[in-house]
Amino acid sequence: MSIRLDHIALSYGSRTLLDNVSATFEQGQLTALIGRNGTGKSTLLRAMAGLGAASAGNIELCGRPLATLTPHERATTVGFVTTDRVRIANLACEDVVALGRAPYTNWIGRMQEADRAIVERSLELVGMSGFARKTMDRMSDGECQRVMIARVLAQDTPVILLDEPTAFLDLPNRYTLATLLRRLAREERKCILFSTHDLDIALSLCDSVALIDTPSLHHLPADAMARSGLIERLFSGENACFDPETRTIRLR
Ligand SMILES: Nc1ncnc2c1ncn2[C@@H]1O[C@H](COP(=O)(O)OP(=O)(O)OP(=O)(O)O)[C@@H](O)[C@H]1O
Repeated sequence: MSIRLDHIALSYGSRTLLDNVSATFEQGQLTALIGRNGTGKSTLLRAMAGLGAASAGNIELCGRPLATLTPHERATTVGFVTTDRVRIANLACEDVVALGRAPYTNWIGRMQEADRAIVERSLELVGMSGFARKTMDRMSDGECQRVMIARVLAQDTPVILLDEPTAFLDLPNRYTLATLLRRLAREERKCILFSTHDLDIALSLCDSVALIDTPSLHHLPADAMARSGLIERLFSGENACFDPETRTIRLR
């Protein structure tokens, strides 16, 4: 397995987000992490990326405790795309994506032919080849987001975590990205976990869905999650409710 959460707890001060959570995420699988606003999706992803500590329990990546990985081992094991609006004004997109190769380049950071080919392919996979020489200060939020996703693809790690990667994307690009992530998980045997508020994408394109039900986490195959009753309970409100038949939100 690629990610193992072993009785973890996450909290800020006296506020507990998750408690006693155990789950495993396998290689070759695409998992959506869902939950209401403020339930801890970003905090959990950051903890799995080694950017924040769990207040209890252990996290293992590819069979090794995350806490024992050196920075270089971590950089070659897990890639993370945050929700931050990253705009590196003076770097061309291909140079931003090339940063993903940093863990593999030699001590002066020189890119080899193979590294360049990976950068090119990563830009191509997210449909941004035409932007290779453009700088990010003249691009839309969605275009920048796709470049940051290309950077994590270039990092070529067995575990990829993405925090709301579809947030700035238009509808066709949301589905294109989720389909690309599913293909990468299956064909390149990666373990990919991303947070999203797109229930439809989570339930129709992902292998499994992890749902934060404070302070628990339910992790089920997507079909089982749709039928579990958990989504109706957590996502239905005064004006809208989840319809498990169509797997969509409808107005009351
Ligand atoms: N650095 C911090 N210090 C204290 N509290 C924080 C910090 N970061 C986040 N929180 C709080 O922790 C809770 C979980 O935040 P988090 O960003 O993980 O939620 P989320 O599920 O990703 O939310 P959203 O769907 O709105 O993006 C929120 O209530 C937030 O206010």
